[in-house]
Amino acid sequence: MAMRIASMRCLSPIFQSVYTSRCNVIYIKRYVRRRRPVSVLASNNDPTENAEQVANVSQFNERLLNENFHRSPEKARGASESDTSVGLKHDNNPESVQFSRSSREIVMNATTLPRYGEVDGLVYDKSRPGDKSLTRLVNIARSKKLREHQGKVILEGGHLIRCALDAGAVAQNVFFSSVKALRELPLDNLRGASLVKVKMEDTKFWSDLDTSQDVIAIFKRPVAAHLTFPEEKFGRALPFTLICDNVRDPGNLGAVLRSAAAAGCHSVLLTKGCVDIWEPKVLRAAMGAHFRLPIIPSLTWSDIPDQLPTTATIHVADNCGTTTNEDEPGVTAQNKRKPRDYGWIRGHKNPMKLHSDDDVDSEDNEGSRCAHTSKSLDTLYYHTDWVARHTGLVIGGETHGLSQEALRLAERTGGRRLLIPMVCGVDSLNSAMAASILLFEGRRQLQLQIRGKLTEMTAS
Ligand SMILES: C[S@@+](CC[C@H](N)C(=O)[O-])C[C@H]1O[C@@H](n2cnc3c(N)ncnc32)[C@H](O)[C@@H]1O
Repeated sequence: MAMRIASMRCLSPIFQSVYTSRCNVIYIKRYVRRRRPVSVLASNNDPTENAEQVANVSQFNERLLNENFHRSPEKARGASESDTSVGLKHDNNPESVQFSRSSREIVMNATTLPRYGEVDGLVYDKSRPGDKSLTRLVNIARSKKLREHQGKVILEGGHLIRCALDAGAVAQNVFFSSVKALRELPLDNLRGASLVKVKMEDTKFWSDLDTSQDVIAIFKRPVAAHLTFPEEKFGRALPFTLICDNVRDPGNLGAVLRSAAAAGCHSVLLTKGCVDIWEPKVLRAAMGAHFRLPIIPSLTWSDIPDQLPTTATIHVADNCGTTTNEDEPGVTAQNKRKPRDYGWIRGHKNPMKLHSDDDVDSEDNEGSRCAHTSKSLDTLYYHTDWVARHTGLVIGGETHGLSQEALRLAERTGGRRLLIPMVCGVDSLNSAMAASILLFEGRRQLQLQIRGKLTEMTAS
């Protein structure tokens, strides 16, 4: 590599590149002439370094280089050549020696510097506390805009990072505070990553967690289609897909994903309005769910049917604004307070009214009809049978509840409104709570169905 540079400042990134690409020997030649452009000639037989790696390297080399340049100012002033030349030599590249014709030569054997370490054949860098370049990198990965545009996500903690690596996600930079923490990761999956050992106090600074993690990593933004979720490890997924309709709160979305993974769902689909699944709070609340089942974000309502089998039935979780009281002693389904007692009810952007004659408490069909716009959907208590061959369940967002598109999709696929009855005066449950109740009820029903089929098969 050869280049011409205008100032000494520009040398530092070059040395950082050399450092990141693990050159063993660095030759520096200096011919200084003041107020003149400086040229640099560099040779590097490993062109793998990239901007991220460069940014990731500590400023140690830069400091060392500057110190060496300023050690002998008189000599520097007296130098007669018009250029500065730098030769960067890898051990196996004798050709680069040609660049070392100089009045002054500094040879640094990088492997002898105390800022390198090695674990099972992996070389890592040691950072100085408060290293700005590392902090900057972490901040970049934390910004939503850069997460999306540069395709990076940040994962904190050995458990989450291990889950990500096992699923096939690609780590780019790993910062760890102890060699033990690094060893606990699947090292074979880290061969392409830049590894930096940091001081414990630095991880506290980078992490928003109360208890700081001993390892933090920047990953290429994972895509569900490129991850693996082996059946041997996680068990066979149920034919059950959760659809999040504008769930905007990161804590709620994380909890919903965690429940979907725990209930053994096949997948989770998210509409465009949902919060970014790689937001740190979502990751934290989801406890590794991102790497246990496919999560497909940013879908429009017209994309959603393509992500489901054609036979799928989509139900909607709907508080319907109803208020029933199951807990009152002696209260039967027939004499509970009826939704109509509360007049117009909420639950959608558009108000709707329950049909009065076959309301939710009617025993013979255990369902009611909630009218919305011109069409209607049956409403079922969540504990009645509602699972199908492949079941989809839509959970509404915190502010607006279910969208009209969700209701239309349920109608088209023969779905229902599923209601978790609540005591008088309570409008709705938190979306993550409602999702959990319905997911585990769905799981129970699906397992019963599967067991029933198995018994039938063994009997015949
Ligand atoms: C906090 S609620 C939405 C409240 C919203 N302000 C409204 O009026 O619809 C979020 C979502 O959780 C689900 N949910 C909440 N309570 C429920 C219940 N009792 N039965 C069924 N689903 C419920 C629904 O999908 C709802 O859209």
